[in-house]
Amino acid sequence: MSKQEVIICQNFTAELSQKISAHSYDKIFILTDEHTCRFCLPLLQDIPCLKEAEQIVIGPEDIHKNLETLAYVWNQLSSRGATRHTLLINLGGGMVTDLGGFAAATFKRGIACINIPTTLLSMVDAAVGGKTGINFNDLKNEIGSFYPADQVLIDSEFLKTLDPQNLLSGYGEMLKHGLISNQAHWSKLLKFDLNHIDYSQLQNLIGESVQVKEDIVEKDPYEQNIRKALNFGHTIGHAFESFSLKTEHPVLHGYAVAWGMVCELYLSHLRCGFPKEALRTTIQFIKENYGSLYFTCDDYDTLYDLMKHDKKNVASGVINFTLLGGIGDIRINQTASQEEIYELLDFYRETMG
Ligand SMILES: NC(=O)c1ccc[n+]([C@@H]2O[C@H](COP(=O)([O-])OP(=O)(O)OC[C@H]3O[C@@H](n4cnc5c(N)ncnc54)[C@H](O)[C@@H]3O)[C@@H](O)[C@H]2O)c1
Ligand SMILES: O=C(O)C(=O)C[C@@H](O)[C@H](O)[C@H](O)COP(=O)(O)O
Ligand SMILES: [Zn+2]
Repeated sequence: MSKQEVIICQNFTAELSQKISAHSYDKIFILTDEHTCRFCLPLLQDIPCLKEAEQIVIGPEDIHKNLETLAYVWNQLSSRGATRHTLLINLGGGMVTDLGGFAAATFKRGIACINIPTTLLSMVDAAVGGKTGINFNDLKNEIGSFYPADQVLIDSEFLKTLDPQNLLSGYGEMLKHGLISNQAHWSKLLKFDLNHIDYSQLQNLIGESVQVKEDIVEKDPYEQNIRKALNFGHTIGHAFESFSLKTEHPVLHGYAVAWGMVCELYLSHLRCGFPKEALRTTIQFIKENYGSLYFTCDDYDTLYDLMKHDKKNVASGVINFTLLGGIGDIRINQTASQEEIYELLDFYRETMG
């Protein structure tokens, strides 16, 4: 996989202009969703090389991360003269960078692409590392590719219009990076004041968080081994998210991951000796900040069926987990029986309910 350049911007306009001019392209398309078109595109208006750029606007959020929207983007590119030498700029959260990244990967077998993440989640996670894709058959990221954007430009200025729920959602992935990295980073995350955001402190934390991901992706870009650490919390988290996508109350990805981490940390405690005190502190932090997902024991079979589609699974019907023996002590390729998984769901409901 080609190396990706991640830039924590000091001067966004100058840095973006410079990166665009380093590409040789015939046309530029900017992909946004309806919200990033309104809130984020104005921050690009003074960039001369974007004056002639074509815009593609799609519906917001995960209900639009689907085949229909992807086909719309392909169609727009095709009918408005994009070639293999066209540059696509994805301006948005993880929904836009995942879908736009996959459009870039597949249009004429691959065109150049720049990600400008505008949510906390996409800055620390989705825009970086090359996983692109769409949801399909009610399953998260069922269709996709590894196709890193050429550049990712991160500027926390975009976060000033983001709502608190989406900020917390991104913080869920940052908590994951804390748990899989080291005690020092983890402690900073627990201390950060989420109710009164200090944006310059946040920018530093974003830099540290994205570095955790970059270091892992560099070692294992195609998720053959250690990259599975980045999927901590997702075996159960994705099941929670897919489950909720089918209801009238879809939950944000980072919330689902936070709740998934509660279950998977408990399994880590049982299986790998993850310390009780760190388990307690983490669950308390998640409960206080994220509340809880409501489900009953009648939903266990549905959730378990969803887990059978996790991409880490090797043998059919055997659910693969990434667990932790302690903060930063990563144990990949752990499995649990159906009975054990139902016990985790019992634990979740008793502790979080
Ligand atoms: N590829 C990966 O490695 C990876 C990693 C983590 C998550 N993801 C995926 O990312 C998606 C979630 O991404 P997300 O949390 O960024 O959600 P999102 O892209 O749906 O954005 C959340 C909401 O915020 C709006 N928004 C975005 N930027 C804004 C801004 N600056 N100001 C105001 N509103 C703004 C969006 O329009 C949307 O309504 C999920 O599909 C998840 O599966 C992918
Ligand atoms: O980059 C990775 O690798 C991750 O697993 C990051 C996750 O936070 C992200 O949600 C990813 O999209 C999950 O991928 P999937 O392969 O489980 O669909
Ligand atoms: Zn995730």
